Amino acid sequence: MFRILVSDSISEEGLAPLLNAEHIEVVQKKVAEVEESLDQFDALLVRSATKVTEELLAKMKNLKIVGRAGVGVDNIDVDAATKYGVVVINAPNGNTISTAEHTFAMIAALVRHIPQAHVSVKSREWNRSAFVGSELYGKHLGIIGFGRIGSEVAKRARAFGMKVHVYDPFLTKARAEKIGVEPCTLDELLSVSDIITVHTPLTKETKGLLGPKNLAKTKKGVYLVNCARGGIIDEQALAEFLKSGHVAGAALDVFEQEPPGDHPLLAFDNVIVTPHLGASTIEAQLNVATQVAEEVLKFLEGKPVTSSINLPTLSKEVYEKIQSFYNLAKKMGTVASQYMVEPVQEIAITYSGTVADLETTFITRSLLAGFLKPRVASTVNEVNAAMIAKERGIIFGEKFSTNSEGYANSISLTVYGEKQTFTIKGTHIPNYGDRIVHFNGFAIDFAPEGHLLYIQHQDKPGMIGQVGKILGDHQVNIATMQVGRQAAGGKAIMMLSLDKPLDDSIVEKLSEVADIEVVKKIEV
Ligand SMILES: NC(=O)C1=CN([C@@H]2O[C@H](COP(=O)(O)OP(=O)(O)OC[C@H]3O[C@@H](n4cnc5c(N)ncnc54)[C@H](O)[C@@H]3O)[C@@H](O)[C@H]2O)C=CC1
Ligand SMILES: O=C(O)C(=O)COP(=O)(O)O
Repeated sequence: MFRILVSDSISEEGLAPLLNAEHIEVVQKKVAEVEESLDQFDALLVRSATKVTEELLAKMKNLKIVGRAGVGVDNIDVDAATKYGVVVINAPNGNTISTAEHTFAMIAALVRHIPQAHVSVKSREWNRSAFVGSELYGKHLGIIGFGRIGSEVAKRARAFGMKVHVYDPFLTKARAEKIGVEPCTLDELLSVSDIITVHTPLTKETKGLLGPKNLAKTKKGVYLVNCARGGIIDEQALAEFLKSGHVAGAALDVFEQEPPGDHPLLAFDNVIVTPHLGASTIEAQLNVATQVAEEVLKFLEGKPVTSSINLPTLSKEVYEKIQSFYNLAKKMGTVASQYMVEPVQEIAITYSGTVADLETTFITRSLLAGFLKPRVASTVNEVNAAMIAKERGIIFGEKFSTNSEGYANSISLTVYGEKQTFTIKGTHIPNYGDRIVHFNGFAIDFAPEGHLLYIQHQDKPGMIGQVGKILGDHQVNIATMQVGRQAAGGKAIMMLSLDKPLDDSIVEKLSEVADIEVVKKIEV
C-alpha cells in the first residue's frame, strides 16, 4: 500500500488514475494538517503553493517522488530532493495553451483598459472618453523567450494581424523557420515593439532582464506583459518607468513575492494584475493532474518515468565507475554553453581511453544537462536532457576513439552553432582532478571551476599587464592564470580564474582594449 499526499488544489478528475488504484491511498490535505504523519507518505503532489523545502523533505522520510502539476519547479528544492533520493517530476506542456491564452487576454485587456472600465461602470459611471484604447492590428509585439508558451502567443498574435518579433538566443534557425519567425536581437526587439511579453524561465540571466538599462531602450508608450515569473521584469525599474510615463502600462500575472501584499505597482491605475492565473483553467488543470498522476502511478509500480527532472537512481556500482567523468562532462557542457551564446544545431562527443569502455550514455546526458541548464525553463538533468535537446532540434552523438593523444582518458566536445564551431577537450586525472587541455583550438591546461575569464587576443607583449591592471583597478583578484597560443605573434588566449564573479562593465572595458578579440566570463 502506498500513501500519497496531495497538498495543493489539483483536479480531482485528473487524479483518477491514483484515486482508482487499489493499492494507493490518496490524502488531500495541507502539509500543516498532516504534520504528525509526514513520514508515512510515499509521494507528494503539489502545484506552486506548497513549498517543498529541504526541511519538509527531511520530515518526509518515506518519500520517493514529488509530482509538480505544472511547469515551474521553483517552489521545490530539487537539489535537496536529489540529495534525499526523491525523484521530482513535472507536467511540462499541460498548461502551455492556457498560459498563452491568458497572456493574450492580458494583452487585450491592457490596451483596451478593460479592468479599469469594468470597475468604472460597476461604480455606476459611464465615462467612455476615459478608456480610449489602441488596436492590436498592425502593432509590433516583442516576444522574449520562444519556447512552448512564447510560440503559442506568436500564433495568436498573428491571427490578430500583429507583427511579431522574437528574441531567444537559444532558438535554432530550423525551429524558427518551422514556426515561421525571424528571430532578432534583444536591442532590435526593444526598439521596435509596441508591446513586450516575456516567456523565459527565471534564471540568473533573465532575472531583471527588463531592468533600467533595457527599459530605456524601449519605445516611449510601450506596454509590458509578464505571465512567466516575477522578477524577469525588474519591479522597481518598472515602477520608475511607469511613473515617468515612458511605459504606458503593464499586465502582470506573477510577482517576485506571491502574494505581493501591499506592492507599490498595485497603486498604478495602468497596471493590471491577476493572481498567477496563467494555468488556472479546467483544461490545463486536468492535463497537468492527469500527467503527474499517471507518472506517479508508473513510478510506484516500478516502471520508468519520462518527465523526471532530477537524477535517476543509478546502481551504486555503475555510479562509482562513471562519477568522475559524469562531473567532468557536466562542467564541459556548462563551459561550452556559456561560450556559445547562440543557437546550436549539433553536439558531437568523442570518448577516448578508459572512459570509452564505460556506460557513456549517462556521461553524455550529464554533458547535455550542463549545456542546456542555462537555456531552459524546467530543471534539466541527466534524465530529461536528451529529450529536451531533441525537442529543441539539437542533434547529439557519441563517438569512440582509440587515440587518446597521450591522456589515459579524454572527452572531446564539438558544438556546431549557426555562426561558429567550438571545441573543448577535458580529462580526469585521479587524485588531481578535472582539467581542460584543449579550448577553442588552443592547447591549454586549466581546472573548469569557479569564476573563469576567457580572453582571446593577439600575441603581443604587454597584453597580460593590461588585463591585470583593469582587473586590479576593479579589486578583482586573479587566483590562477593559464595562457596558450597557436604561433608566436599570432592568436593567443588567457584563461583566468578569479576570486569573485565579474561585472559586465569590466567585461566591456576588457573588450575595448586594442588587440583583445574575445572576452567571455564563464561560471562553473
Ligand atoms: N503564469 C503561469 O501560471 C505560468 C507560467 N509559466 C512560466 O512561463 C515560462 C515559460 O514556460 P515554457 O514556455 O513552458 O518554457 P520553455 O522552456 O518551453 O521556454 C522557455 C524559453 O525561454 C528561452 N530562454 C532561456 N533563457 C533566455 C534568455 N536569457 N533570453 C531569452 N530567452 C531565453 C529558452 O530558449 C526557451 O525557448 C516559465 O517561466 C514558466 O514557469 C508556465 C506555465 C504557467
Ligand atoms: O506551471 C507553472 O509554471 C505555473 O506557474 C502554474 O502554477 P500553478 O500550478 O497554477 O500554481
